[in-house]
Amino acid sequence: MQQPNANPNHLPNGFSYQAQALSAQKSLDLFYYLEQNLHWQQPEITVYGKRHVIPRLQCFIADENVNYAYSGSKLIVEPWPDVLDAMRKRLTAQLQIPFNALLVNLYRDGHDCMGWHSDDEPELGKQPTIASISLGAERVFKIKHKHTNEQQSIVLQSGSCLVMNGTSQRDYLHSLPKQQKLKHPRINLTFRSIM
Ligand SMILES: O=C(O)CCC(=O)C(=O)O
Ligand SMILES: [Fe+2]
Repeated sequence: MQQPNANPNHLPNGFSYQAQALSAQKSLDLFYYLEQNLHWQQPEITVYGKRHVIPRLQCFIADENVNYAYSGSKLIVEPWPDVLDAMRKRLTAQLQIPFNALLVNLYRDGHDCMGWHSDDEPELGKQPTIASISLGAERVFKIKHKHTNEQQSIVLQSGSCLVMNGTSQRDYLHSLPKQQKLKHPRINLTFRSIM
């Protein structure tokens, strides 16, 4: 069983966590709305020369002028649903970041996951700010320093907002490990600003 070991108020540089950015009811309503209404895709990736579908579903939403190369894994680009456009505007006002794209992940249960990575594509700029909203099942989120390999984990609650900015992508990897016993789904929204 995975346990959190980090105090969410004392995360590494560039990570900040707000537990209740959205109310429990709003988070649940939004979860069901998005689960039903987004056009979910399961793109393929190549790992060691073999094609695999990714272990989760995705939807990529962006402004029309965004450079679509970013959705590299051949995701179809969708327009903003009103409810997500409203959320984008609130986050843009709060964080002073012109968010123009949103990657949505649906983890159907604890078998779905995301491996270690940094969101450090050149299109995101040098010190990107990413706002990550969680809806539905709680999941463990791991952070690992690229040089010391020191790891921390926190539990991302439904309705929470994790902001990654500054040197977080340069210095750390993050991942969402499998939690084999978990039966419930989770949706994660990562708002991004693509140059
Ligand atoms: O699901 C999460 O909390 C992480 C998502 C993530 O790291 C990403 O979309 O780049
Ligand atoms: Fe990420």
